[in-house]
Amino acid sequence: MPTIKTFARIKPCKNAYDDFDVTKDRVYLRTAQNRDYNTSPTKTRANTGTVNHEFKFDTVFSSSTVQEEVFETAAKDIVDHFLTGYNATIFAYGQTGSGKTFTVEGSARRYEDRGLAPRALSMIYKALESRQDEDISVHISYMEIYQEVGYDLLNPGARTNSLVTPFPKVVVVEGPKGSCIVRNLSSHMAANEEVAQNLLLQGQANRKVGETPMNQRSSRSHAVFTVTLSTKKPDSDIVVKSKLHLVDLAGSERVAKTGVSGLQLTEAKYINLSLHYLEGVIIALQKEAQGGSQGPMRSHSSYGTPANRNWVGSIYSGYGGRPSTSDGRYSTHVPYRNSLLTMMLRDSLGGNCLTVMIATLSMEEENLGETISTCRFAQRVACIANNAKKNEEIDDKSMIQRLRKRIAELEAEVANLKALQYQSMDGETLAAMMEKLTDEDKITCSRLMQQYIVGKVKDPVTAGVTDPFKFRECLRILKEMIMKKYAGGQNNGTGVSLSEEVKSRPISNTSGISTATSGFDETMPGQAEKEPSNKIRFAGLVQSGEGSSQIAYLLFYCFTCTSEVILECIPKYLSKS
Ligand SMILES: Nc1ncnc2c1ncn2[C@@H]1O[C@H](COP(=O)(O)OP(=O)(O)OP(=O)(O)O)[C@@H](O)[C@H]1O
Repeated sequence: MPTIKTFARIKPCKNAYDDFDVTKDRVYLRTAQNRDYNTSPTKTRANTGTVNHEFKFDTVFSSSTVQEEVFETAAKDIVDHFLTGYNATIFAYGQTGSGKTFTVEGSARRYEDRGLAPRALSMIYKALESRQDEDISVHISYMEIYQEVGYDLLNPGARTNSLVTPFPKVVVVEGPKGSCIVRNLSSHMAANEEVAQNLLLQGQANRKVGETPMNQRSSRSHAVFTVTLSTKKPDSDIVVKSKLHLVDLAGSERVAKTGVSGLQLTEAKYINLSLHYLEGVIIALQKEAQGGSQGPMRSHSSYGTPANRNWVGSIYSGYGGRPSTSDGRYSTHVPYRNSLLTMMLRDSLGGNCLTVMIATLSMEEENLGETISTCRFAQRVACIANNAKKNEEIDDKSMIQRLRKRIAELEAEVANLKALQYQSMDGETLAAMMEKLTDEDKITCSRLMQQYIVGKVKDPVTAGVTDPFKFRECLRILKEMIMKKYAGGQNNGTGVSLSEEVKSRPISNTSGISTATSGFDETMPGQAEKEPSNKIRFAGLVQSGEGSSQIAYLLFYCFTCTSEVILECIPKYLSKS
């Protein structure tokens, strides 16, 4: 099973710490033992030696790596998977000011500085251009978590606590099979790249930022930009759905070091608390990945060096987390519900998703504590397995439509076959079988024919007249309707009963009708030899609008020979007369 991929990105800085190295996939840091980098990096307790830290990543981006390379290496593959139906998440994690927003969103200063989100959108729409034949929809949503409350960044009114327009806050609840359901978050259809990029910019503009001692434009919230894709190939009942989250987490901040107060302090506390909960989830998932709670796992202090190792870091030490119970065992419970952020990322961490983490690192000496802790966090994340599956769903609507069509085709085929079979029966057998029609059947036929004549039912066969006896009953009803309309009832006005008259007329009397204009001269199955001329005559009669007795005669004649052509002709005739 693939694990979460981790990448490290080193932020360019003027005064970099001089005792670190990076290779293609490793970060090496040498620090003084017992030095407390977390609170006061310049204060050294009794310095008894050096600690060598080694952290492994899928790729380490040096400070000179450009945005394009970061995208190509860390994001392209995952966006490709998203385009084929896999959920994907890219999240940036690191201390405040280390370059998370720069990596995810980019900088507006230069076009080449655009970040992963706008680049991912360009790639998505470019790829979709070559899939014009598919039924495709792209939706965008953008959510912010500020002080543990969810806001819709594409619905900026949501943050104002106005009583006039009280926008509901975004809520995340647990969905089936470990998924999460987000409520009150608007989802915007983005038919083209321009719309999508504008939504991204609009959301970015609405995000909570503020100046802090560490960053002039510090994101004071976590932001989750989501692209949802739904595709369906022509003539397929399968809908493929996937979502891509691009997450710019707010940065951790050592408040004791930065000395912030007031709102900044409150914000920092919320940020640190939610990152702490995120870490709790990562620890639980890492433990799960390593085989569950089989006993206390090794734990060593952040900077302690095991006697038998030269380097610390998870590639050798395995796990550096905390025991969660008094006996030192780890709970198998994954505490997603502790915070909105962990609820939101629930299926991105250890769920049905391909996930990439980008750890942003600051190599200034005063930030070493945070840098090491970010690297350590990344090592844990790297152990988490994701269980990504292609998200395919059956589109019920399209399947029902297709099956209905097929049923109608098959029913018509059965009706034709039955008609062929009954044509060979003698009159008595047929009459006996006709009696099998129930009163309910007859009422149904009558209702159907009424609707058929006024155009409410387009095709009697697909509406249920598949049985040859019902078919004949329908013809009988139609005949009655014509006779009523034309002859004012049972009589054609001459005193002679119409049915008597037509019965006495020979079929050959209806000659002289043009076949060229009939449009109905194709041969009906089973009637090829017997009665092609009757169909032509009938169609011709409809066209020429000849007298009632002729029509009635034909109907009467057709009463014994089932034909869809006749059913097609009668409404035309009725609408003409
Ligand atoms: N790789 C980089 N190349 C050039 N400039 C960078 C790079 N990384 C970060 N910066 C610059 O450093 C500053 C801080 O970066 P950014 O705002 O992205 O940090 P952050 O981690 O998102 O911080 P916070 O958590 O406070 O929001 C910005 O001015 C940004 O343009």
